[in-house]
Amino acid sequence: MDKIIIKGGRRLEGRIQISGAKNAALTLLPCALLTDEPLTLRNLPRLADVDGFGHLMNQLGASTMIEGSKRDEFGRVMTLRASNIASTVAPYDIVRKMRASILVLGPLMARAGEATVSLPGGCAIGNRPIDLHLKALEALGAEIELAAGYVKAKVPSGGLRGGHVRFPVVSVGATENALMAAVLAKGTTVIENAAREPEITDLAMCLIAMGAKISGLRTDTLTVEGVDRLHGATYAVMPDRIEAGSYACAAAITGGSIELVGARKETMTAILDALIEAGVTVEDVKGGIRVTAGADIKPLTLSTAPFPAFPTDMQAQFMSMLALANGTSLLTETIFENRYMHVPELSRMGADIDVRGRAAVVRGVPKLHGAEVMATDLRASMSLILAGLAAEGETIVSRIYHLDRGYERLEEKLQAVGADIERVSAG
Ligand SMILES: CC(=O)N[C@H]1[C@@H](OP(=O)(O)OP(=O)(O)OC[C@H]2O[C@@H](n3ccc(=O)[nH]c3=O)[C@H](O)[C@@H]2O)O[C@H](CO)[C@@H](O)[C@@H]1O
Ligand SMILES: C=C(OP(=O)(O)O)C(=O)O
Repeated sequence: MDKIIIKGGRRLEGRIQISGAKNAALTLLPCALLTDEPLTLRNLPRLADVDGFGHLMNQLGASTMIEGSKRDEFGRVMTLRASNIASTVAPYDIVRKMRASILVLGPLMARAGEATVSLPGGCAIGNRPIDLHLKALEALGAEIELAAGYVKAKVPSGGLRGGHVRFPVVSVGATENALMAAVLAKGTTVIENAAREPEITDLAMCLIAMGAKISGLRTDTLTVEGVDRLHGATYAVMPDRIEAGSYACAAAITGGSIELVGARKETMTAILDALIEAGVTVEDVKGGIRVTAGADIKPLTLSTAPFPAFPTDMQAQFMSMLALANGTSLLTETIFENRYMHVPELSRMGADIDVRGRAAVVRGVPKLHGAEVMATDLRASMSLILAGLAAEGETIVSRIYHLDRGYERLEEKLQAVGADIERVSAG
């Protein structure tokens, strides 16, 4: 298994191109199931999850064609075409590796009238149930049963019909499934307490480009007028706000200055506000944002919550940065019950962190030191990379397949701004 070796202590300076957003790509890909015409997605990141989703789309009968982009170019172009739906089954083997596979449920039901999708189960960060996805689809008329670890969903003759969905808890995935199902339902659907993450807006804009009628974008109430059919479209995936935020932390933690090329400020307000409060300078530059570390890192009190608040997907990276702050920070994780798996690993590098339930007290230390550490999930892995970049000596991060799910060409991007980082094959 591959490992990443970092020799820490270098100040990072330069430009990093921000890739297309993983979490937008994973909800835009299944949109291709909603039409028999081609859907072309531009700016798709080269990630294991995107490849995995493409494979799932192939199993369901969609063709996927990647335009001949050069290895050194960012942003692949993929044209997907589901002329027919060959299968309505998303098997355990695929869903288990990539939870976002659950996002084929809504589109399959809308287009094919049925779907059998493996229950994703929990993962390292928490239980991650899908009850809200199922309730939303039931509100549109779906009949759902759970059997042998699978969701078996059927649409009554006459198809899905518009309905009223009110989520008791904000869920990104359930909002996405509800939206993708509602666009082809008969009549009007109102989705209340919808997630407002920028990736939801990206999904809605792609569906609109395909002929869907959706209003209320960027608000917590989405109204969908069902249409009889959708058509093909070309759509560019939004830049990855979590990747951009992660590299902003890399600048802050190494005392450096990085231009995040292509980053969209309006999708990252809470992240940038927190960085500014920590003493980082954030400037608008043409086509992106420049972040420059302050003289020291100031401690923060931060709580994760749905957009527009501070994202859970940035909690681990901020924790590494705050481990070196000039004082004590308090982080509260309100979204996932088990998202502190990086804490014992950071502690092995000299961080002083106490977890009490959903809260973590991070007492800043003057230095971290290199160690052998193990990645446990995607953002936890990035927090270890960040700690390694700042630490004295050598850090070896193993189980880095998690990183390949969400960070395109991580070593290359960090090397370009002066990091001493390499991937080694451990046989
Ligand atoms: C591929 C993708 O876009 N993943 C993102 C998505 O995950 P995902 O869509 O899985 O996360 P959700 O927004 O659904 O989860 C939010 C909360 O709702 C709960 N919940 C969710 C669904 C459900 O049916 N029942 C239920 O109780 C979850 O356990 C969690 O506590 O949003 C998360 C929250 O911003 C991010 O961390 C993930 O990176
Ligand atoms: C938790 C994440 O992703 P996923 O929902 O795909 O597991 C993430 O992107 O941090």
